Amino acid sequence: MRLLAAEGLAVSRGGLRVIEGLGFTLDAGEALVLRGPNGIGKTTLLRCIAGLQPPAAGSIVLAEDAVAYAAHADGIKPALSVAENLAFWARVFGGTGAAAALRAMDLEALADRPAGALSAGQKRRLGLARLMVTGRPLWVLDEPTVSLDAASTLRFAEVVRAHLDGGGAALMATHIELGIAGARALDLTPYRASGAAPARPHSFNEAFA
Ligand SMILES: Nc1ncnc2c1ncn2[C@@H]1O[C@H](COP(=O)(O)OP(=O)(O)OP(=O)(O)O)[C@@H](O)[C@H]1O
Repeated sequence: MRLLAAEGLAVSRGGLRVIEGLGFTLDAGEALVLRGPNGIGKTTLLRCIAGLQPPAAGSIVLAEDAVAYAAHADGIKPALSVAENLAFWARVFGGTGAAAALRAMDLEALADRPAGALSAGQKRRLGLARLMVTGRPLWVLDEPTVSLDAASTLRFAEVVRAHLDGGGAALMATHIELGIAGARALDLTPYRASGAAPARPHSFNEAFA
């Protein structure tokens, strides 16, 4: 089943076109890893797929209610406990599986801890556990393993693998090798926009995009 198709895609950031002429597809069971140097436009592309900003050109076709997005920020509620965070997100998305998510990301011992009192890596584990309770098939992940230690990185790779085996898909930007068998890589370098001409009027304010 096709979850994502991008065609003739161009994306802009801060009024400048960064990527153009990009096309790719992602089906259930597939993982696609975005590669490319700092600043090439990986985050910008993921923001477009997640619906946070429109593409500058081209089309993005998504299965309905498909995307769960994990950005650089973990998106956790600091005053809620770890378990309450997962219960909250499960209710928002109508998903289930909070206990399994706690287990999968090794958070059981921290379940009653206020999320604001977690370490950076623990917060990241909670932010990633959140994906599991969304019930969404297409995980869009921006450098998901930042702050994770080696064991947690391995755990997360297993979680992604299980998600793929269950019919999900993952689109991720990462500078490290996650070791997910069968994952395809897409280097964005050939799609770097040539002109960097302004793609928006000078008055455009990205904060309101
Ligand atoms: N908020 C912003 N306003 C204006 N320009 C931005 C903003 N954020 C990023 N940019 C610029 O947009 C371009 C693409 O940035 P983006 O974050 O998408 O790259 P990236 O490939 O994800 O980089 P990295 O590997 O460093 O995370 C870069 O040239 C960057 O300097």
